[in-house]
Amino acid sequence: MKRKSGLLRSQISELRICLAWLGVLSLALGAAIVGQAALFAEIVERILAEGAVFQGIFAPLAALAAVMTLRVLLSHGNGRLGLHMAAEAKTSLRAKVLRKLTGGTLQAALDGRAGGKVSLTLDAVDEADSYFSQYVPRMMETVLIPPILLVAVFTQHAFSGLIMLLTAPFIPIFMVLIGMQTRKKSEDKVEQLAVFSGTFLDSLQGLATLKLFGRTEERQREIERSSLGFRDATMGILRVAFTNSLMLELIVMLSIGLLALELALRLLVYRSLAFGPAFFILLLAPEFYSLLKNMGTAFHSGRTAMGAVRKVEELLEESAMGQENEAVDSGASPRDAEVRYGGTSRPERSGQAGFPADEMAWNREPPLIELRQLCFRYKPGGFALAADTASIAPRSRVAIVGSSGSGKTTLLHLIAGLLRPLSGAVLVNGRPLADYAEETWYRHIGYITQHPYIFAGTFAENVAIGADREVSRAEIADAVGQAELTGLAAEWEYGYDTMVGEGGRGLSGGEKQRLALARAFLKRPSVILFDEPTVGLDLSTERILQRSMDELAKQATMITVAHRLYTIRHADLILYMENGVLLDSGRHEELMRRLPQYAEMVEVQRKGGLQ
Ligand SMILES: Nc1ncnc2c1ncn2[C@@H]1O[C@H](COP(=O)(O)OP(=O)(O)OP(=O)(O)O)[C@@H](O)[C@H]1O
Repeated sequence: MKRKSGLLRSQISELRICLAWLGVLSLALGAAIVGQAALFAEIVERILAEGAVFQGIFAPLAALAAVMTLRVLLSHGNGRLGLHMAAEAKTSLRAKVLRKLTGGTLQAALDGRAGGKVSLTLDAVDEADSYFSQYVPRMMETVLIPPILLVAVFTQHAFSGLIMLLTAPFIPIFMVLIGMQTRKKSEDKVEQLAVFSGTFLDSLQGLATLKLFGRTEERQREIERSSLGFRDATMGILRVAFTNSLMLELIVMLSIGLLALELALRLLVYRSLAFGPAFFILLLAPEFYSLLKNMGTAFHSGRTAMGAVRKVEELLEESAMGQENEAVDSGASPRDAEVRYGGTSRPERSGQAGFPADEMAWNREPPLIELRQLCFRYKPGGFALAADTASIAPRSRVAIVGSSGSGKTTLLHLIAGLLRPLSGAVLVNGRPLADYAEETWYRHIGYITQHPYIFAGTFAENVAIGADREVSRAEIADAVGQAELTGLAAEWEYGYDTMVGEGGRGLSGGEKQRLALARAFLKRPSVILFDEPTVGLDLSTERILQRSMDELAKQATMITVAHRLYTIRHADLILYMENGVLLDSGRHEELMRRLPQYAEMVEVQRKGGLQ
C-alpha cells in the first residue's frame, strides 16, 4: 500500500470521533462473534452429548437469538458509520477542490484540461468513497476482531490457535501478490479507458468536420480499435481476479481443512479434546479467515481510492503553490490570501499589512490604473510578457493593439486581475491590485469578451447576473433596451423567460455580445474591459455595439483589445504590444510619428478596409 497522503491523513483526523466509534463497534462485534459461537457450541453439545430437550436449551437459545440480533445491529452500525464517514470526507474533499478551482486565478483554472478537472471533482472524489466506506471499516475490523477470535481459540486449545496464527499470514501475502500483478493491468485499463473516451469525444465534437472530409469511416474504425483495447484490458484484469479469488478460496479451505483434521484427530483418535471446545473452534475458524479475506477486498478498493485522493491532493498542492508564488511575488496581503485561499490563513504570511475589504471606495468613480514593471509568464520558459510603465487615466479610452499572439489578451487579463504578475504590479489608485479584496474589485469591472458565457437558464436570468443585487424585470428590460436587444426577445414565444444556453435556444455571436452589453448596462462598471470582435460583424450589429460602448464609456474607463481602426484612432491611449513587450504607448498621432511598426499596422488595417 502506498504511503498515506497528507490529505488523507487530514481527512482521517477530521473523522476522529467516527473512527473511535468504529473501534468500539468492531470490538463489540468481535465479542458478539465469540459469544455466538460459544452459545451455539453449548446448545449443540447439550443436545448431542446430554440429550437435552427444549427446556434444557431454552436459556442459551434465547441468549443466542439476542447475540445474533446484536451482531446484525453492530454490522449495520459499522456499515452506516462507514457511509457517514465517506459522505463527510467526500463533501469536504469536493469543497476543497471547488474552493481551489473557483478561488484561484484564471491562470490556475486554465492550466490543464477542463475535462480533467471535471473528472477530478466528480470521479476522483467519488472514488475516495470506498476508502472510507469500505477500506477503513474493514481494516478496523481486521485489526481488532481476529485477535479477539485468536485469544478465544487459544484459551480453548493452544495448538489450534497456533495453526490459525501460522496460516493467517498466507492470505495477506497472497493479496499483496495479486495486487502487484494487477497493478500494471489496472493502470493499462485506466489508460485504455482514457484513450477510448478521448477518441469518442473528439469524434463527436468534430463530427461535422469529419463528415465534410469524408473521414467518418476511418474514425469509426479507430473507435472500434480503442473500444476493443479497453475490452481486452478489462478482461485481462478479470481473468487475473477470477483465478486469484479461486486460489484465495483454496488457501482458506485448506487452512480450515487442516484445522478440522487436527480437531478430529484430537477428538476421535487421541480423545484429548471435548466436543464443546472443538465445535466452538470449528465455528470460529471460518469467521476468522473470512475477516482476513474481506480485508483483501477492502485493500484493493482502498488502493484505488488512495490513488484518486492522491490526484486530488496534487491538484490542491499545484494551485496552492502557484497561488502562493504569485501572491508573494506581487506582494499580496494576508487579506488577499484569505480570499484566494478560501479562508485558510497562512502563518508565514502574517506580519504584512492588511486592508479592509471595502478599501476600494472610489464610489463608482473610475480609478487611476498604472502598470509598474509588469512581468508575467504562463509557464516557465513559455510566453513572457513585460510592460514597463503606463498610466490609464480615469474615464479614458485605451486601445491595446499588436499582432496576433503579441500578448494583448494577456495584458488585459493582468489589468483585470484575472492573472497575477510574477513581478511588478498593476496599481489601482496608487495601490497594488493584489491589496484589494477580489470581490470588491470585480464589482467595479465589466468584461465583454468575444465569446460571452451564456449559462443554461432564461434570457432574463442571463442578463440579471450582470447585477450584484436583486433586479426588477423593468431594470432588465431597460438594460436589454440599451443593448438594443428588445426586438429579439419580443420575437420569442416566451419572451424574457425563454431558455437560452445549453439545452435552450442558441444565440448568434453578435446576440451573445449584445447580451453581455446588457449585463454591463445593468452593472454600470467603472472599468470596462472589451475584447473587440476580430471577425467583422454585420453593419447594424457593429453600430449597435459602437453606440452601446460609447454610452457605457461615458462614465467608465474603457480598455479595449482593439482591432478596428475606428477604436484605435479614437483612443486616448494606445498600448502597442510586440512579442509580449509593451513597446510604446501614446495617442494615434504620436505613435504614427515615432513607431514605424504601428504605422505599418495601421496601413495594413486601412487596406484591409477594417474602418
Ligand atoms: N493559458 C495559456 N497558457 C499558456 N500560454 C498561453 C495561454 N494563453 C495564451 N498563451 C500564449 O500567450 C501568448 C499571447 O497570447 P494572447 O492571447 O495574449 O495574445 P493576443 O495578442 O491576444 O492574440 P490574438 O490577437 O490572436 O487573440 C500566445 O503565444 C499564446 O499562445
